[in-house]
Amino acid sequence: MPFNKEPPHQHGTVAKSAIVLVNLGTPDAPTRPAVRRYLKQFLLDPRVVEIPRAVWKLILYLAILPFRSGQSARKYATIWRRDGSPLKVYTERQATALQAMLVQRGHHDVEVAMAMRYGVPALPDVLDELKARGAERIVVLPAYPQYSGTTTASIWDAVFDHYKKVRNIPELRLVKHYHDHEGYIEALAHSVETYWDAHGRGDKLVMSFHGVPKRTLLLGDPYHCECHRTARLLAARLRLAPDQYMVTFQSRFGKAEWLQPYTAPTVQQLARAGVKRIDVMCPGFTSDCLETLEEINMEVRHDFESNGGQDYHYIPCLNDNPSWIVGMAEIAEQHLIGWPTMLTPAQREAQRRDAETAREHAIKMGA
Ligand SMILES: C=CC1=C(C)c2cc3[nH]c(cc4nc(cc5[nH]c(cc1n2)c(C)c5CCC(=O)O)C(CCC(=O)O)=C4C)c(C)c3C=C
Ligand SMILES: [Fe+2]
Ligand SMILES: [Fe+2]
Repeated sequence: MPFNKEPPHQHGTVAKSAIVLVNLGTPDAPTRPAVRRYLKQFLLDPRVVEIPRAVWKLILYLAILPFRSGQSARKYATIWRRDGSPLKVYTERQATALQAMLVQRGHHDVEVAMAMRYGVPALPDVLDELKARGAERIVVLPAYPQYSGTTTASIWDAVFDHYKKVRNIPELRLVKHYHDHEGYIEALAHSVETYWDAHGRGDKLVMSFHGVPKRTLLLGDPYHCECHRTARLLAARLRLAPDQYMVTFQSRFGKAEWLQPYTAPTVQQLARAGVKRIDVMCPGFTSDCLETLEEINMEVRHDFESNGGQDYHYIPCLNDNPSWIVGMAEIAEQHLIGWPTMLTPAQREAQRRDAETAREHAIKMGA
């Protein structure tokens, strides 16, 4: 396989560090063609659906894309913002705020970018742009606190696939998870406490995570355990007794069994059992998106209310909450360790001048 041609090697270049915050991706518009394009790329990823390719392609092209594209487009239309898809808007804001927070913490010399696994800005393009701007060290930070083969590993596949074609590969650090990181748990706790201060608190806190097929758990995917660990740590931090919270899994896709208990039937049962008020949060989603704003805040709310529940509260995701930006900076710092990120602009300028002198010298010497 041919490898891409690199620009001529320059002596004395100054290497920069970068962080790329990678989220799942989202359609470009809440329309049928845009959602179809997005679903096709997403659902063709073998990490996401582990069915033999030929069989799956038949099902996808004949049964899923023709129906789901329109259905999902209608759902996206209910949450779409003037500035675009919530997932993208919040991920962009997080990247901008993380950049500013890192500078505030003394890391003047690290660039933060945002990318999507599916759709745009496409991860390979962002990796290329960072490299073109001199990034020789890159931290890949998935927007998923809990590791899953279906999400985190898929980002890694995209990184590895991209660099398979590249001759001069930057130094890489891939963040696997931060489901139990203090900065993440603290940000979650802060968002719940802030919500409770403003709206009072419910009889139960439901922590709803995105589901995955149960088969992946049986095959050794740690996702289920990491969700439960997050929930235990958050409950401990909020001083919740075991009967004051529960863990559920949402967004089931297809007919196979997924991780249980499922969110919607659980909430219906709670309403039927006479629980009057529940607070629902989605700790596994760092940004609000279709699955939280439409499924949890609209569909599941309706399930609760139509089964006799009185008071349904959805606690928003971390989004660009200042405490989460601090948490992200702490996570990023752990993975930047040892890399020179604290150069001030003046120091970087001095380095650049040194590099120029080295380059001129190398040219004189015929190197
Ligand atoms: C088909 C199987 C799916 C698996 C496995 C899966 C895992 C998974 N997904 C997220 C996070 C998100 N998923 C989102 C949307 C979404 N997810 C699936 C399917 C699977 N997800 C579909 C088909 C869709 C598209 C919407 C729809 O048609 O229902 C989103 C929201 C994207 C947005 O644009 O707002 C997120 C975020 C995780 C964390 C995960 C496994 C742990
Ligand atoms: Fe999903
Ligand atoms: Fe488990």
